[in-house]
Amino acid sequence: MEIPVLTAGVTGTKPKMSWTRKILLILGFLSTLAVIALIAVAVTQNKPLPKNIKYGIVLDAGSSHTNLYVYEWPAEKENDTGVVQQVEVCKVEGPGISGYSHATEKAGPSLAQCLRQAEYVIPSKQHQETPIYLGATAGMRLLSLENKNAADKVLSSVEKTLRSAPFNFQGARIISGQEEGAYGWITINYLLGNFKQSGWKKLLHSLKSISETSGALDLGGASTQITFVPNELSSESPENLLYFRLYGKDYLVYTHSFLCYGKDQALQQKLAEDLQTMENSSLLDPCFHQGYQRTINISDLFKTPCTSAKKKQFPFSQLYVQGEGDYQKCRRNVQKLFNKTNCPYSSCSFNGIYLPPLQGDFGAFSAFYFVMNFLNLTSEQSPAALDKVAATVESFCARPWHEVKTAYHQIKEKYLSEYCFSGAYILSLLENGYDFTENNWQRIHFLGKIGSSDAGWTLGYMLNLTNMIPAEEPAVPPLSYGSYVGLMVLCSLVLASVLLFAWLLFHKPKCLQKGIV
Ligand SMILES: O=c1[nH]cnc2c1ncn2[C@@H]1O[C@H](COP(=O)(O)OP(=O)(O)O)[C@@H](O)[C@H]1O
Ligand SMILES: [Ca+2]
Repeated sequence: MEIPVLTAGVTGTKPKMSWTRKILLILGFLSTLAVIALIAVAVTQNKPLPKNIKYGIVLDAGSSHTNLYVYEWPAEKENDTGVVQQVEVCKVEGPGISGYSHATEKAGPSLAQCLRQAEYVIPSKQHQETPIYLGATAGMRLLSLENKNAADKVLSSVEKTLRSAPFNFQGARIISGQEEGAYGWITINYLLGNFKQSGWKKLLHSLKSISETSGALDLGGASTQITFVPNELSSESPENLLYFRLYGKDYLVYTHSFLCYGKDQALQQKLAEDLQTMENSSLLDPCFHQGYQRTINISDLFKTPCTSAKKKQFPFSQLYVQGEGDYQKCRRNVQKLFNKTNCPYSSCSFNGIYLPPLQGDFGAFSAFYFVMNFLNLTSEQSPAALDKVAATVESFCARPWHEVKTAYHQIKEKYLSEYCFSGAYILSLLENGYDFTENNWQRIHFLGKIGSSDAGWTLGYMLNLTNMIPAEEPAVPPLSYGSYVGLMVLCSLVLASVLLFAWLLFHKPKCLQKGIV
């Protein structure tokens, strides 16, 4: 509250304000204005600008089906880690593109509906600048081994369709098993934020000179990949080693892709093996539920390069499979797919392929996740121990088919009928193939999505092809813009108060003198 200063000796007239007080008031008023202006500038400058979003599209042409993914990221933060996220996934109707080997011209048009979906999701003015990639995996690798001409025609058909879409076509090709493993590993570590560490984590890790990444386990229909950073560097099998420099750190990564060991081709292999010792056309199969029946054309079974070596003359043309629902028998049956007899290296997985000792945590995705999720074995809070997992698969396999079919009537019969085999196959691959034990089993984390993005190779593929992962850590200013402005305002306030205080102290304006003395 203001108290008017009365000039001594003058009475009856209007009280006059001294010059010093006037100046003080003006100064006070101006500083208040300055502070308000500073705060206003800080607030408006700090308001988030309208986001400039970029988009990218990747089609994962898998052996069983094609998925189209749309990713988005803020244009200004292109080189940060964890900023790209999946905004759309579209499942292409029908088989994977390798399934069009007898009608190659239909492979491209099969993608049309998902391309329209992408046109709808991405603002039209950005269509032209949006890169679109297609990567084909093991189904096309097999087709190109079996019939190179058909594989080329399928790819041409797909390319024609993608070029006619309004996006920026960047290529349609078969990716190698190594690339598939590596990009899956990049995807999950990018999404888990393992490449760039900040604050305490960084300090801790630089002290221990480690940088933890998660291994990647991908199970498809036609191939499976294992990728991780081993503990010790070894040049025993150079074709399994990859070198990356990401965000200023070096990574030596082990990867291997087993063609024909995806779960669909593994089943074909198993049936082809079973056929070798059969006298008649009916097979009692422990990997299918009791009461389940399936008829398989023998010629279809031996079409794939995964079984062609076992082809011979059979006195029947069809195979009648009858389910037996016996997990233990099924495990013994499946185990035969992993040949552990020859290892030319210090350690192997199977079929004489080098595998260094397992190291760290693993993210297991794609069919590893679909199958384990169906069996309710993916809980992150209480990951099931290996014996519990085996017991769950065992009791699922023991359920009669009519009961399973009624309990899960909403699930596609093709998937449902094979969860028993797939569960046994996954356990066999991990335990017998890669030598996971009850001790390190719980280091496997079954992942479907990380945040909003599916775990899989497509995101890593796009990050790499658009150069979104820099080799060196981008130089980051020590303070964010907001903190910088805030600090400037605070410093100005402190400075202004100090100046004012100093001025008051040395000039001792008359109005204050009485109070001070
Ligand atoms: O919901 C599901 N339940 C069970 N299996 C699934 C489900 N969705 C996809 N799959 C299986 O996942 C696998 C995906 O393999 P993909 O088509 O990617 O082959 P690839 O990676 O070997 O080329 C296939 O075996 C497919 O049947
Ligand atoms: Ca796949």
